[in-house]
Amino acid sequence: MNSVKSIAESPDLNHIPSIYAYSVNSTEPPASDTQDEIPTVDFSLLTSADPDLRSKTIQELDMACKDWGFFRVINHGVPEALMHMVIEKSAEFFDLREDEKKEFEEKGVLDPIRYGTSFNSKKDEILYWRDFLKVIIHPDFHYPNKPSGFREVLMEYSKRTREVVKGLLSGISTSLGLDQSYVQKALKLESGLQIFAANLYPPCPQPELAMGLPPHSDHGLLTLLINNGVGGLQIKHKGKWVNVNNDLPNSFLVNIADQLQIFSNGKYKSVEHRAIVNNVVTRLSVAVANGPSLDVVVEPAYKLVTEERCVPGYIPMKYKEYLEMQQSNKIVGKTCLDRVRYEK
Ligand SMILES: O=C(O)CCC(=O)C(=O)O
Ligand SMILES: [Fe+2]
Repeated sequence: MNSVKSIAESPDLNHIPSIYAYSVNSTEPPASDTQDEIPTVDFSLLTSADPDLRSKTIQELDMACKDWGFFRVINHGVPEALMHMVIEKSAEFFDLREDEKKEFEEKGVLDPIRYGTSFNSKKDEILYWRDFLKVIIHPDFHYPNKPSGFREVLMEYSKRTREVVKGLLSGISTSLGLDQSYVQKALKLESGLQIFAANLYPPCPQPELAMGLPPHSDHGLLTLLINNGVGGLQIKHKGKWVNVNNDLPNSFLVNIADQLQIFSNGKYKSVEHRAIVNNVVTRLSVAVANGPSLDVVVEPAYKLVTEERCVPGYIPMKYKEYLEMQQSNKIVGKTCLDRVRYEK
């Protein structure tokens, strides 16, 4: 494999290899800066002893999930130093020599440790300007044995982020009108799949011609994102691409993913997002994808479709099958979700 990092570091690189040339849909207006603010959820208030404050926060969470599908989470309890270490250790991983990283090169989509490039390099017709490391960190914990200290950081980050996800999903359970632990039980979160993904976007000599990550939605329930302070993420909001600013340090950017759209019967929608590149600095992001247990058949929550007397909009499918379908196909936006949607 040819990493983007090694291409970007080649001397006198002043244009990208043609396989990286991405054609943007020319009918689409360019991304704009958001007029409205991405909503912020104060995690500590979700468990406040004051019932009014708690229900107000759950209402805010509900609005954030409905209107945006993307929100920032503050006061989440994950130490800032740990978040910095995660970025630092991920950068150290990409800084290993190519022959050291080769040991982790991807083989199959459910390989516990996968170092790779682009999005799905076996299917992509053009390549994307990013290298990645994906590690399954729950229910079984895996870790690359390099760089030193990565194991401890990953293990602690897995534990701490799962606490945040558990709290958010209890809130979401309530905001959907279900018992607080409904989502957790129905989707067997105790053995839920958690994937750590570090994305590296080296400086690109022709950033307007390349793309870091194509428009996609994530496959799980909730994704927790952090980065090294360099912007580049864009999300689709009300049909338009908007830039996400990095103006709230020590927060997580959380997004709704496909399995939550299915489970909520479309009440909460997974959101398309993409990553653009720049010609100045390396951008590094870390996404932690949190999903149901791999063996759970995911479908619209029974209680939602019966009590609200609505028709289920999605075909039941085992999460493992959904994941394999998503990871082994060429992705265009949210086409995987369309495959489990009942014809309307
Ligand atoms: O780089 C980013 O900010 C987004 C990463 C992402 O969307 C992903 O890993 O699924
Ligand atoms: Fe994503």
